[in-house]
Amino acid sequence: MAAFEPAPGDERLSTAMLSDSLDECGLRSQVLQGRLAPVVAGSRAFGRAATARFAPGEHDEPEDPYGAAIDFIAGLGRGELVVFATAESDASAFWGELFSAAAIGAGVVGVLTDGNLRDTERIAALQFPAFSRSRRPIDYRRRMAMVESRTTVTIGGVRIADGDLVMADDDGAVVIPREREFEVLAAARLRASKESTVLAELLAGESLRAVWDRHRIL
Ligand SMILES: O=C([O-])CC(=O)C(=O)O
Ligand SMILES: [Mg+2]
Repeated sequence: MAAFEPAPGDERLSTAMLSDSLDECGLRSQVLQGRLAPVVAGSRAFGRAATARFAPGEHDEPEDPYGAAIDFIAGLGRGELVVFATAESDASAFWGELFSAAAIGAGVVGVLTDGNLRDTERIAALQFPAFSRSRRPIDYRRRMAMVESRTTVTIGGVRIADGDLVMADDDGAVVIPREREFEVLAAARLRASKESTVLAELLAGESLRAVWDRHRIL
């Protein structure tokens, strides 16, 4: 799968702009329910989902207890965003400092999970964008197991296929289905440029009514 290369100017895109653009394209249920919070306020990640799913599992391979995760991380590529679906499990953490370091080394842009992170102070120090439902310092070994990877998962009520574009920021997370990304990205880039104009006009003192009537964008 081709690595996702953000275009110049894509740093202006936000989850809110993508959500509006998805709405315009008739995709009205692509925003995750519940806000997955960033470890560091102001974090933002935009990349192709690399998905995996965890489920309860006490089985252990003493020789290679983290084998599935190690293999999954070994397969990660530049521009990918790790998505761990856990059915909102509180049984353990699923990602920490060392997985983050390996992901950074592979050019991964962030991690998003409906479970827990740990080592969060260290993840912050690495400046690795990480978003989760919660935090808990407990290891997943003999509690949870990676049961599937590179498949379609569901987080926050939204299906995420491996390779879909995902963005997370302070507001939450949105998913752009791969087969519609050309259209949604075009709409989002147009919206970002119009919003810049609207912002400048409002800051210059024009009335919201006049600016709305002219651009019909908010
Ligand atoms: O939660 C885990 O087992 C992973 C972990 O601690 C790390 O990546 O440093
Ligand atoms: Mg750790």
